[in-house]
Amino acid sequence: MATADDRQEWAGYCGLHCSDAGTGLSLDVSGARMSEAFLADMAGPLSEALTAMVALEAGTEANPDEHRMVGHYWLRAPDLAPSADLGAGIRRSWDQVATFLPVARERYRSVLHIGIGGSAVGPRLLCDAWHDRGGLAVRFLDNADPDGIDRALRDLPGGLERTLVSVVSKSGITPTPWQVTHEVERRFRAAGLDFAAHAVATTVPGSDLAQHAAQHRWSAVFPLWQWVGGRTSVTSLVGLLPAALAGADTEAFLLGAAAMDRCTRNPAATANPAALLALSWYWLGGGRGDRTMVVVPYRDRLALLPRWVQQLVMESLGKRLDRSGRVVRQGLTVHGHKGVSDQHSYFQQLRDGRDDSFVTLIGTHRGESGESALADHLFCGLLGTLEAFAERGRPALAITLPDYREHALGALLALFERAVGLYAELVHVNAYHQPGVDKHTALPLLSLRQKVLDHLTESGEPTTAEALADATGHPPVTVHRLLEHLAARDLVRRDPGRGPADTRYTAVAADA
Ligand SMILES: O=P(O)(O)OC[C@H]1O[C@](O)(CO)[C@@H](O)[C@@H]1O
Repeated sequence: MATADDRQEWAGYCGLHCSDAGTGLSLDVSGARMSEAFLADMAGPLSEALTAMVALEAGTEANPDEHRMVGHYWLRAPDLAPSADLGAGIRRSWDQVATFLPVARERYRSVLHIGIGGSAVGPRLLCDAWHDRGGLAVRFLDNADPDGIDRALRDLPGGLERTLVSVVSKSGITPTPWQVTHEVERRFRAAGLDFAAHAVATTVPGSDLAQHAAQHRWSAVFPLWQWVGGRTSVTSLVGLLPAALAGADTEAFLLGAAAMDRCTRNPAATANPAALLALSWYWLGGGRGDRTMVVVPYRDRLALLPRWVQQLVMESLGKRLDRSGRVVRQGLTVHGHKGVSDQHSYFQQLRDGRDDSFVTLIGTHRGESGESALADHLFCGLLGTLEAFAERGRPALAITLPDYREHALGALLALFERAVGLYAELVHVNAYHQPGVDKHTALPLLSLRQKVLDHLTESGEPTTAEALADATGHPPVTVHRLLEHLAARDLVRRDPGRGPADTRYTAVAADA
C-alpha cells in the first residue's frame, strides 16, 4: 500500500514531469523538491531570462564584454540567424564538409583531431558515442603530452600515410594545439610524408591558424565564427566534421538539437525542460552554486558527457563579476563519470556523507539493436539510485532519452546549453566570456626555463634556486619547482642539500 510519503512523491513527480514528444527526452526534477513559493517567486525572473534568450537568438550583443553576438542556436537552424548572410555561411560550411567527405573517405582511414577545451571535449564525446558508425577512426590529441601523442600514433589504422590531421582552434592562437601540431608535423616529415597534404584546419577566417594553413597550402580550411563560443561549438564544424568523418548522421544530430531548441523556447516553465533544470540548479544551490552537480550517464558511450557539461557549466558560470560589475564569485561545480560504475565508487559520500551535491542521472531506454537484459540491469541501477537518494532526502534529478543516437544526443546537449543560458540570466552573469582564462600561462615559464639553463651554462657554478630566482626575477618557489623538473629530465645536475634552500644545480649539457 502506498504510504503518505509515496503519494506526496507521486504528486510532485506528476506535477513537474516534463516529457518532450519531439525528442523523446523526459526530465524529472521532482527530486529537487522545489517549493511552490520558490516557483512562484521565480516566475518573474524566469520570464525575464526567457526574454533575454529571445533577444540573444535575435542577434543582440549578448556577450557585451567581447562585443559579440551569441549564435550557437543558429548552427542548427540557420534560418534563425539575424542576417541571410550568416545563415548562408552556416549552410556553406555544411556543404564544404559534404564535398570533403568522399575525398577523405577515399584517401584516409584515420583522423588525428588536434584541439583543446571546447575544440576537443564535444567532438570527442560524439566520436566516442558513435565510434562504430563505419567511418574513419578518429583519435584525439588534446594535450602537450609526448606519451599521449605516441599512444595515439601507435597502431593508427592505415598508418600516417592514410591519416588526416584536423587541427581545430577557434582563436587559432591557443599554444597547446600549436605545439602538438608542430610535433605531429615533425613525425610526418620523419616518415617522409608531406604534412600539408594531410592537414586541414577549422578556425575563424583570418586567424593565425587560418593564415598558417593558407601559407603552407594545407588541404582545406573550414570556417568558424566569433559568435560561436568554444564550449558551445559542438554543433558547428568543430563537432560536425569529426563526427561526419567517423560516419555519424550529423543531420540527425542537428535536427535533435533544433527540436530541443524549439521545446526550450516554451515560456511555460513546467513544459520547458531547460527552464526546469535552471530553476532546480538555482533552488538546490541557493543561486550561488552551493551544491556540486554530479552528472552520471548510465551508458558507457556517454561517459565523456560529464566532461562536456563540466566545461559548458563551469566556464560559462564560474565568474568573479556579475553583469553589473559586482563581485559575486559565481559558479556551479560539475563532476561525474558513468553509472553503474560510479555507484560503487563515490556514491557512498553522496548518499550518506556531506550534503553538498545533487546528482543528475541520465539514462537511455535503448542502445544498439540486439541489446541483452543487461540494458535493463543498467536502467534499474539508475532507478534504484533514485530511490536510494530519495530515502535519504538527497536531491536527484533524472533525464531519460530514447537512446544515445544522433538525434537524442543532439537534444540532450542543446538542453544543457539552454539551461546554462537561462541560469546565467537568473544569476546575472555573462555566460559567454571567460576573462579568467589565460591561454598563455605556460609561455613565461618556458622563457624562464631557457633563462635558467642559459644562466647555469654561463656561470658553470653550482647555484641555488634562490640565486637563480634573483638572477631571473621569478619567485624562488617556481624556480625550485622548475629546477627539480629539469634535474629529473637530466638537463641539470642536482647536488642535494638538506632541503630546497641549499640544494644546488649545475648545467650538464647544452639544452636538448
Ligand atoms: O578553440 P581555441 O581557440 O583553441 O580554444 C580552446 C579552448 O580554450 C578556451 O578559450 C580557454 O582558453 C576555451 O574557451 C576554448 O574552448
